Amino acid sequence: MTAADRIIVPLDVSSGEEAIALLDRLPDVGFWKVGLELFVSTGPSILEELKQRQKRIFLDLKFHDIPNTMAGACRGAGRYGVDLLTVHGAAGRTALQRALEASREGAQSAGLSPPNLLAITLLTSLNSRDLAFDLKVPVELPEYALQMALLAQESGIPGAVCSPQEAAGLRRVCGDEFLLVCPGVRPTWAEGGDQRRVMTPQEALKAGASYLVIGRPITAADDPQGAWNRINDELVG
Ligand SMILES: O=C(O)c1cc(=O)[nH]c(=O)n1[C@@H]1O[C@H](COP(=O)(O)O)[C@@H](O)[C@H]1O
Repeated sequence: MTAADRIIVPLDVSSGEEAIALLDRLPDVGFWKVGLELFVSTGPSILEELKQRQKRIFLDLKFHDIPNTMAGACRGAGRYGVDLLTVHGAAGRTALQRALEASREGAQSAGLSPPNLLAITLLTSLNSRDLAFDLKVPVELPEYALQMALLAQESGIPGAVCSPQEAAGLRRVCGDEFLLVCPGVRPTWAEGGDQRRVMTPQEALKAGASYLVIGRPITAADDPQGAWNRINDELVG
């Protein structure tokens, strides 16, 4: 797999037209993420567009609900034929197990491969202070992220979303096969925005990330293709 194959770019726009404009501007991107903003606007039609272009798809709907509702949503999403699908680890063991089973049933009923489920450990927009003082979680942040990843792994879920800052620790404990998808990635020349736990693309891959999610440094750049090239050059160089 080349470095470019390990970068997922989010289509964080609010309409199908804007999404298609971005797809046209970045023809070399092979793996796209559809998140809440776009999916609420377009529904599954954007997934068909991506499939027609033979792109890989990360459907990032971050389900977080009771087990029965998680199962229903994952059964439906399993029928879309996407590569990756997110749920929140904090939904708990039963919800994660039911989500996994249902995503497989949904895929099977449509004659498709099931998505790889990923559990969100702790959003990269939160820092230790938020965890301790606002969420009142009385464990250190790296330990919390690790426990969420282990809960997912014990539930049969094949991967997690974590910040690159926790990637090395999770890789060590969860093993080589566990998928680690890392947002919160910022080249030295890009702005952090609302991300709190960041690393550069090189550092994130070195720490053990399987995939990097890099959005605004590319999509909000004056020249998105130039930013994509620069990130790839820095990764191979
Ligand atoms: O699940 C995600 O992809 C996700 C989890 C997380 O903890 N943090 C996070 O930023 N994301 C997503 O990753 C993308 C990051 O975008 P940029 O901050 O623009 O690079 C956004 O689409 C977020 O929704």
